[in-house]
Amino acid sequence: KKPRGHEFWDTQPVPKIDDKIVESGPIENKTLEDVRKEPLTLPPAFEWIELDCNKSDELKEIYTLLYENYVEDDDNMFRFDYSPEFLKWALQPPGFLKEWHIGVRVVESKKLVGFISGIPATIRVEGKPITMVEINFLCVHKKLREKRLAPVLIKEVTRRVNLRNIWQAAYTAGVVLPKPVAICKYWHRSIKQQKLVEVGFSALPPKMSMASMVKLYRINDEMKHPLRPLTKEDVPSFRALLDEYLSKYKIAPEFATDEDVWHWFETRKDVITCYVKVDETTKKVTDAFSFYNLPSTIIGNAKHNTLKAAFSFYNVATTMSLTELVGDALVAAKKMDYDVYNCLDVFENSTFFKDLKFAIGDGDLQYYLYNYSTPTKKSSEIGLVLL
Ligand SMILES: CCCCCCCCCCCCCC(=O)CSCCNC(=O)CCNC(=O)[C@H](O)C(C)(C)COP(=O)(O)OP(=O)(O)OC[C@H]1O[C@@H](n2cnc3c(N)ncnc32)[C@H](O)[C@@H]1OP(=O)(O)O
Ligand SMILES: CN(C)Cc1n[nH]c2ccc(-c3ccc(F)cc3OCCn3ccnc3)cc12
Repeated sequence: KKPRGHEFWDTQPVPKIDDKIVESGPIENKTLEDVRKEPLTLPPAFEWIELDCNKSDELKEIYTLLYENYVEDDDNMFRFDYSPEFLKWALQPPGFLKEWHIGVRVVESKKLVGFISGIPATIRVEGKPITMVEINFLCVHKKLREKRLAPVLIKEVTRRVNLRNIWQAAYTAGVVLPKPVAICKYWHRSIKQQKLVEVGFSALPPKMSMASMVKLYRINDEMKHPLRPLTKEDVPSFRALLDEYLSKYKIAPEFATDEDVWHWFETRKDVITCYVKVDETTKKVTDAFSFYNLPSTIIGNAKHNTLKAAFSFYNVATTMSLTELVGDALVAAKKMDYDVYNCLDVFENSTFFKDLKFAIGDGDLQYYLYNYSTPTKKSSEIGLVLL
């Protein structure tokens, strides 16, 4: 059978699919002299553009391209619907560069037909902090698929990142490419069971009535623990708690400053929710849950247009079990009218799936590192969540 060649990826500093990796480190070492000074060449009908997320019309252009053309599930029933406010949050962390918010426009119509983004991040790999970029929101308009535009977008963002003397990246994808550093599963916890059945997200088991299925997934109205939204005063102790907790994972971010932590965890309506428990005496954060709001368009359903999904972000439990902490996150999600709570099997998440009645999803999420080889990790060794 034809060996599955990767015309583009086989030219990149990433391990080959069947490489056995024993040690960790960069795959190639280049210097600024090696980096191409001018942008990659696009087909004549197209031009490069930098999107400015501070301009609502340009932010809206990114939103619309993704709303119509971004990731769908394998059965094309749902498509992610990242909101403009969410994209601004995701694309403008401390230290972001507008030059890494790269679009492709049609010269004639000025229509945005392609996008790719990078944001700065310090990622610890087996304890070693590495300055990287996180690559996300790669998208080519449906009408321009399979014309090799993606490799051009990837090479261009690589070039611009290299010009800033950064040589590694982290990214995730639902597709298998050379070469996953980890392959993770996603799990779902029903909140609005009836709606999930109506939209075909979940199925009513044979011989079970809707009433008993709704009862099975019932969630309390009150939390078990006194958790409340993170405040600015909580940030120093929350950062210490987070960095301590994340340092035990083989791949995890390092939140270098209080500003970073406040950006990523300040509660933003309809974007990100973070609740903490603070010790009365020490005034320090001891436990925290967080989840982000990522709805999906329900493609072609008569009764419902949107699936309201909460995605587990970073959770730390020290005075309670992770199961009780996430149990309270489900209470918060229910109160905020979510339909479903989604979770990867990263961190120690697989310890609560059964007790909290999660059901396994139908696909994988692959984690990747660019220009950095390291032995394959188990999901439970991953302490990184990309949006
Ligand atoms: C040091 C800094 C380094 C920074 C850069 C680091 C690397 C960052 C890498 C990016 C990380 C993004 C992470 C991220 O955003 C999260 S993953 C979500 C990606 N976006 C979507 O799935 C949206 C819907 N799909 C599309 O828009 C298109 O199908 C895309 C644009 C995905 C591919 O457009 P297309 O019209 O369908 O295809 P061609 O243009 O003809 O190109 C075909 C080539 O593209 C390879 N391909 C397909 N999907 C890919 C994917 N998700 N990552 C990487 N490569 C992907 C494919 O294997 C093939 O290469 P090969 O022939 O070698 O196999
Ligand atoms: C991570 N970030 C890069 C977005 C992204 N890209 N590709 C993906 C493939 C799966 C998941 C995912 C991650 C966690 C989860 F609980 C469910 C998921 O997808 C369900 C299937 N689906 C896809 C679209 N609508 C529904 C995210 C992504």
